[in-house]
Amino acid sequence: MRATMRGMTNAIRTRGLTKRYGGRAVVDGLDLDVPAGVVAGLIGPNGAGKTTTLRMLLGLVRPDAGDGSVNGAPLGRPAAYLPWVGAMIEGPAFYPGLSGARNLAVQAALGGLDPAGIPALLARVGLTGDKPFQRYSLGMKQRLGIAAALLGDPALVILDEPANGLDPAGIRDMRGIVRSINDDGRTVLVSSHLLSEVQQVCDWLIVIGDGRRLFQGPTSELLAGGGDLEEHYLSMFTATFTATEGRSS
Ligand SMILES: Nc1ncnc2c1ncn2[C@@H]1O[C@H](COP(=O)(O)OP(=O)(O)OP(=O)(O)O)[C@@H](O)[C@H]1O
Repeated sequence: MRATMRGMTNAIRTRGLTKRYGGRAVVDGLDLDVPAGVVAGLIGPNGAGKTTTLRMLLGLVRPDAGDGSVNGAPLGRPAAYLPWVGAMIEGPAFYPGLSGARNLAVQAALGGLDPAGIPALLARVGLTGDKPFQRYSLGMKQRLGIAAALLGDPALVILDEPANGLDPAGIRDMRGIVRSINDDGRTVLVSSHLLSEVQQVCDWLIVIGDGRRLFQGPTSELLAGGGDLEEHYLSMFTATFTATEGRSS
């Protein structure tokens, strides 16, 4: 966690953020406050609304209600903040016949970004060689996705399940990469189902279920009474499901 967590504005703030599909609120009145400088973990069951929330923050999905800000600029004007946001969401897309370096060069050219830092970016995510993207392993694809997210030197980095499907060594490497991004002074918001990873890496937690916020705050606050994140997480959802069953019976 960076010193910027103390007394600075939020990197992300939302109030009443809502998205409905087919009349159902999949994100339902979400109030988020992610302090600048933290690694924030967004966790919740399948279908809880994590990706939809991230897509709204990135201007990819228009909220049906609510407002907020990203890096101090209004959520309703993504063009004002997206130059300072890097993201990897739902499987990065790259040209299959080009190497990682060439892919990043193309992205830099398209985005009007300086390509000078590309070799250093590839080194920091641990990508070497000039294999074409189509021959990359899943772990290599995720690494390249993160390098691409860092191309524009963003203040905020949003990663949707970056360790999904990786082997244990890949998961450990991803942990190091996320920490190093934060050590640079960047705020990171990462969604994940890997609770032990989240517990190790994230100093801020957001737990959502059915589109609603169940917890938000420092990881240390949730864990203060003892137990690990998995226990706390499962007990939140056991309580929710028991209440739901109680209502329907
Ligand atoms: N474009 C869409 N049209 C209709 N329904 C959608 C759309 N996008 C998402 N949904 C629905 O919204 C709900 C939340 O989806 P979302 O992908 O945000 O969940 P998630 O928490 O990211 O889940 P997972 O952990 O499985 O990735 C799901 O029920 C999903 O089917």
